[in-house]
Amino acid sequence: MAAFHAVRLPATHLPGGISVNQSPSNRNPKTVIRFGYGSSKRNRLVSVLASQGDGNRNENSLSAVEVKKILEDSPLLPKPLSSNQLAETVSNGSRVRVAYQGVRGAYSESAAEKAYPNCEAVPCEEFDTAFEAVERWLVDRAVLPIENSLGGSIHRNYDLLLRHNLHIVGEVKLAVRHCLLANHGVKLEDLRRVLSHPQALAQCENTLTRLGLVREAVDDTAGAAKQIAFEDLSDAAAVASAKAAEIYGLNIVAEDIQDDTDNVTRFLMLAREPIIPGTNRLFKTSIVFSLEEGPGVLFKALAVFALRQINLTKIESRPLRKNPLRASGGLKYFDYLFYVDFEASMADEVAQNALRHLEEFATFLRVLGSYPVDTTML
Ligand SMILES: O=C(O)C(=O)Cc1ccccc1
Repeated sequence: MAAFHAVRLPATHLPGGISVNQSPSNRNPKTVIRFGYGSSKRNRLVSVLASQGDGNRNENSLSAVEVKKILEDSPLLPKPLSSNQLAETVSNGSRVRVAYQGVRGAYSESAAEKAYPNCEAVPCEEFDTAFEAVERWLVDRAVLPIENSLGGSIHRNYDLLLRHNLHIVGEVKLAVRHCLLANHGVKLEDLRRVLSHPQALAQCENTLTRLGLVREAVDDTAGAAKQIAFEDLSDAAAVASAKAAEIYGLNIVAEDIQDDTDNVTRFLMLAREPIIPGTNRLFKTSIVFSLEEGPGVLFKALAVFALRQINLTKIESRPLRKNPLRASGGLKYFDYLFYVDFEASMADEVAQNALRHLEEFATFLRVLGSYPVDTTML
């Protein structure tokens, strides 16, 4: 990734995040450049109107070409990595680089910073891109939201775990506090629709229904905030973090809009190599396996843990994507993968014996990782 340098603008311009709305807003046929303060003066915006269309240029106005140049050069909002850019990024070798899906202000970015304080969080357009960035040594880790206390498991991310050969080396739990963000001057009664990640929309079901807002799912919460700001929308809001409000210069119309105050999302940290599991602290092991069809087979599989007093913290069944349907005796059966998390380290003999036992009758078994439990109290 190219080294980022501060954009030097004429003295009349102020430091801070830059967001540029290139398409004339429906309220004002001009290009609006917003300077969101990076400082504590959150949400204070200085808008510089660049003349467009009427041809008049004042001392602050910028031509469309200059606006495009600012947009292309603005390093304060690093553009998410796309898969074809992967070949161009190189690690600067100093800080842990952690790839996440989304843009600056996404909860995944906050999870990366909680797991690896002072890391270099690298935004990626797709989850697959984040995984590939790790596999191709462009970053050191990837962070992946895997489940939420309200919305349950993020199923497609379980499938991702199997599609890539990365190892789970840690977990982090993040208290997610959703805000309703809109452009300054937009009131609650002006809103008709709301944009956000499907998980965020699901976690705020009651509030959004009470407000009568039409849901529009996008790739990530911060991306929704960025879209609201860049398109200068006056009828739409985003469900995103307070951090996203600051980055994109949006107003927080409502705070803590999730249906349950205890809204926690669990993220996994992924690496090219597994960590060496220890027994010096509470560990968790995540596995995935498949079984032959038959009465009591799943009971047998779970018994290998129960008989050894190993506590399971999660079991998730997913269709076996390769051959989900199996014909047998004129009937068709769904074949399943089972994802199980249990509270033991692979350094523990009891865990090793349990997996050796499971291996005797599982048709497929893979250890996704054995890693420390995040015991932070939220
Ligand atoms: O979209 C984001 O900000 C993410 O990081 C994914 C997500 C969405 C909702 C809750 C937690 C994580």
